[in-house]
Amino acid sequence: MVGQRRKRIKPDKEAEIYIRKQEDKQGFVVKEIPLKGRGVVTPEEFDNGDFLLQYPGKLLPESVAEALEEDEGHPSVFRYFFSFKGKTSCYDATEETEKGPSYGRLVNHGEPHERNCNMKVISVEDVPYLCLFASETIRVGSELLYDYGLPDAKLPWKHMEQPPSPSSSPLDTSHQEQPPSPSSSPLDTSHHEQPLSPSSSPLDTSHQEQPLSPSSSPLDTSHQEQPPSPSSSPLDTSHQEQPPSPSSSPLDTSHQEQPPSPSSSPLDTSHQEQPPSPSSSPLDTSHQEQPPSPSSSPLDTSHQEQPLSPSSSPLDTLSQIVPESHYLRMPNVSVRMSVYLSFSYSWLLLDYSELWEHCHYNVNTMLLQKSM
Ligand SMILES: C[S@@+](CC[C@H](N)C(=O)[O-])C[C@H]1O[C@@H](n2cnc3c(N)ncnc32)[C@H](O)[C@@H]1O
Repeated sequence: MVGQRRKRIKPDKEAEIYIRKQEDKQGFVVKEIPLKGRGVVTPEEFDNGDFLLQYPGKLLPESVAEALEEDEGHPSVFRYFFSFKGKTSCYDATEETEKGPSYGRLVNHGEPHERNCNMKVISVEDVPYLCLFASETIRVGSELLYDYGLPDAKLPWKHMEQPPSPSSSPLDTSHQEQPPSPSSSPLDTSHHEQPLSPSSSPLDTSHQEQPLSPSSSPLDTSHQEQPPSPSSSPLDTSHQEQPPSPSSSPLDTSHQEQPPSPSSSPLDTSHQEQPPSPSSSPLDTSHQEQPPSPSSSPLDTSHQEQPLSPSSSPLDTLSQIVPESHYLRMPNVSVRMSVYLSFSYSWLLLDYSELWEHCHYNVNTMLLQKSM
């Protein structure tokens, strides 16, 4: 386990043990670090000078490593150049290997004030190996950071425009919700171009395109074209204010010809959806000829425009038999009767009986006068 032997074994010796085993120390944690991709976090406290991890990869002569970078057209931060016995060589950890040490290649670069470890060459059987050692006391949960030894011009992320970094602690596990970047190429700057915050991904535009509620579809303009009038109410009979004009075309739609239903509301569009009734055919004008219905409003005087048939009212008979002075009173009586008819049948009966009595009286009087 990490640190179990560190009090008994010198750091260089401990490093050699792990180099020979080609294993990582147990317990280190790989985490996604905002704006950096993966990073390595310590599971326990380390003292200054403690061995931490081996930097893995293929040992290449400087010339070979430079040729590779020339071919690729750019330097790789996964290639670490070093001098050993006056000779420059390179560990190339560009390829991620399944076996052997691997945490060392995931340790990020730190600014001078951030660094807590450094790279040292450990010679085992005269072969150079690279290992990370603590350069200060490292607390539990700290991200390991060291100097890549490259000028800023060769650090790719330094040339990227980065959004303001949210303050993050290595123990902040919010970044664990982000999947590790699939590519860990040093020049793969996808994690820079696509910040880890889900809400800030350039491809995530969900905060800009809201669902339209069924009622807010851009294509659904019904609510815009026909906004409910502020005065709208179930009693709003505005559609009654526009009766079919006398000159209405026979092609007028049925809902214009149909009288408004008592239950109609401004929002009730059933009259639009209902097929025309047989009596509402554009050619059927019977509704214009029909007498007012019994339920017509008492104030509806349209029935007055239609002549009464001779037998339709006793007034006609009266007008023929009563004297002129009495006849002149008839229109008043007629109006009264019309109103009474609308309001109450009982009133009508009373009025009729009164009228007939009056009529009887006048006829008798006339007969008496004639006989005298
Ligand atoms: C050796 S790798 C380190 C592991 C890497 N973070 C990963 O997820 O694979 C070097 C790469 O890590 C990123 N990186 C390392 N240090 C960084 C830092 N201080 N700031 C931003 N990115 C960093 C860069 O993308 C760089 O190309």
